[in-house]
Amino acid sequence: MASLQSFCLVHLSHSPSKITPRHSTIRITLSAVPVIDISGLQGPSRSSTVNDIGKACREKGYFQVANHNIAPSTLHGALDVASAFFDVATEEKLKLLSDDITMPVRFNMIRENDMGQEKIKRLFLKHYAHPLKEWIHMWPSEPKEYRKKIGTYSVEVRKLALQLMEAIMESLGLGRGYLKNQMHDGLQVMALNAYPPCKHTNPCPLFGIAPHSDYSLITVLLQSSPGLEELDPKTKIWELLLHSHGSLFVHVGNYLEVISNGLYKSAIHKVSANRDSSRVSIASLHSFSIDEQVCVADKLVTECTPKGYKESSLRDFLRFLSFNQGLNSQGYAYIDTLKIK
Ligand SMILES: O=C(O)CCC(=O)C(=O)O
Ligand SMILES: [Fe+2]
Repeated sequence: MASLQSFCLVHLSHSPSKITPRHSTIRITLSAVPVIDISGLQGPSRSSTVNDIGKACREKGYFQVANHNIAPSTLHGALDVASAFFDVATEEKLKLLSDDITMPVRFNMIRENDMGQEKIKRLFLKHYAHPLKEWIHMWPSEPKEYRKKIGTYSVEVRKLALQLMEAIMESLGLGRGYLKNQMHDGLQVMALNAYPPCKHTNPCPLFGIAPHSDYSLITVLLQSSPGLEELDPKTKIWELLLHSHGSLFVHVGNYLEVISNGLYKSAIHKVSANRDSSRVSIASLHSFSIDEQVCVADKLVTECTPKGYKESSLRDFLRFLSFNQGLNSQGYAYIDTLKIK
């Protein structure tokens, strides 16, 4: 694991700080985000559940998961301890402060100039989570329950991600075992975010995260309150993902877009801070290992659908990120640089 460790943590997700034309905001709607009852994956209705997952990935790039079997106490425990982490004394958090994207555990704060005053718009903590025993001892020791609660949640959410990836591969007609070993040996990064309240407007677009897609195969997201918005690829309308008790959201990430030859598009999402209260979220990003090349599935390349993406690994992405601030000099996000024109 030494080589991994030396590379370590980049949040496999954030990038664009600038809004490109395809991100143009029209308005926010609360329209229905697909909800998939994944209990259907066990038993006779598997194929219709797989179809539903495929449809959501194709038409939206995001969906909500119901009946995921992760206990409410595990979800609440993770969100509570995440909030508690952001509440611990600043000196304690600053022990983990780093701008170095290769650190296995790092805390940081993103600031924004707000009418001449510097304000914190987001705090985050990112760390590797799989295999747990290799990383957990580096995680914050305060609050005391942090390792136990985030550890329990990481293991559970990874099980869910593996289950979803099998179904997704099946939905692409590649078979549920396709790239299973790569997924089992893959990386999991937990990204915990806290957004202080924003006193201007509700929602407050200045404070949060700018539109971006995730550098993962899939991301599973847990939020303490609403704030996450997804761009509907067809209508170009932002959809606010309403928070319902225990709900988890799934995003198609850049590497799944590549494997699927663009059949499934990366979810473009953003966050606006709330006016009155802080918001906390936990994104679990699932990828292959750092040097694993991800390429378009041969079966999805046909005369009518030629290969649309170059192959690349997470290490290639890290290289891109070390030279570019999310977008390159032509304003392209990493996924755009992989497209074969
Ligand atoms: O806070 C959220 O809901 C989203 C966070 C996010 O997009 C990310 O960590 O990549
Ligand atoms: Fe994200």
